[in-house]
Amino acid sequence: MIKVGVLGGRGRMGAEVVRAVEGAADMELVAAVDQGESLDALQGAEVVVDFTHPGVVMGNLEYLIGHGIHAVVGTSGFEPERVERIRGWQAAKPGAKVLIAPNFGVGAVLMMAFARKAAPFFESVEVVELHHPNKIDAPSGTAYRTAELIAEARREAGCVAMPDATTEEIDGARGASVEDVRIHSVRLSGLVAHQEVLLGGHGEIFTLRHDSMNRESFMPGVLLGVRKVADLPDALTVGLEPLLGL
Ligand SMILES: NC(=O)C1=CN([C@@H]2O[C@H](COP(=O)(O)OP(=O)(O)OC[C@H]3O[C@@H](n4cnc5c(N)ncnc54)[C@H](OP(=O)(O)O)[C@@H]3O)[C@@H](O)[C@H]2O)C=CC1
Ligand SMILES: O=C(O)C1=N[C@H](C(=O)O)C[C@H](O)C1
Repeated sequence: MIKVGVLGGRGRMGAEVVRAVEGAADMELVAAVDQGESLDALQGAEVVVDFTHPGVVMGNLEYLIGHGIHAVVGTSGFEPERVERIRGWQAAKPGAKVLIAPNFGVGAVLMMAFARKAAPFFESVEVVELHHPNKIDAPSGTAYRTAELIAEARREAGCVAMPDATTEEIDGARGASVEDVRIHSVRLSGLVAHQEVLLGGHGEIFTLRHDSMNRESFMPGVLLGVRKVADLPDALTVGLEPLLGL
């Protein structure tokens, strides 16, 4: 039995994780901790799943690494500087493995992989992410990661800058830019989590689209992470890709 703790257990995702862990034959839920509650309740856990808030997740990780507890992290907000800080904590106190997945949906991971593969073949690539209006951050962690992967692929392939003659009449009209890849964030009642990657070339458009219809859709990926995190070869893994053999 894997002893599992959940951080953010009363949240939209955390509550779903609690249900999934309770339903897994090889896992035991030892603690679910929410805002204002002590992290010490997690000390009996071998693996802790974090779906909290970009503003608190780094403090949570520092605690878990300090106590040798493996972490499976779905919380968004992991720009490169944060990743480096986590590596520093792990170097100072080796033992705890950390898996950070911007998206635990298998289809979303495949969308990112296909976007990376396709990006060098098109002149223009832009990302449109669409979410429920209670989402507290923009752009989504998935869109940020997708843009990083697109930029990396285009850099490696020696692509030239994307064509764009536009002057913004209103700030933000062209969306946000991550390494020159544009991200547009839609917040709309009725949505859960969705993303399109638009790739444009000479007389053709290639569109990749992924839709999470509910939060249960993330659970196979989360449970896979819980089962595998302790045996991952690296102290820190970003993305579910290696766990899916991608
Ligand atoms: N990787 C993935 O596949 C997915 C990632 N996410 C990400 O997960 C995160 C959470 O999303 P969601 O569940 O919708 O958000 P919610 O706001 O519904 O849940 C967050 C929960 O964390 C709690 N919380 C806040 N601070 C702390 C703290 N210091 N310690 C413990 N718990 C705390 C909140 O409590 P309170 O309400 O009292 O503040 C709340 O219960 C976001 O960053 C989102 O982008 C979401 C879906 C999928
Ligand atoms: O807040 C959400 O809902 C989601 N957050 C993650 C993100 O920021 O990419 C994953 C998914 O898009 C749902």
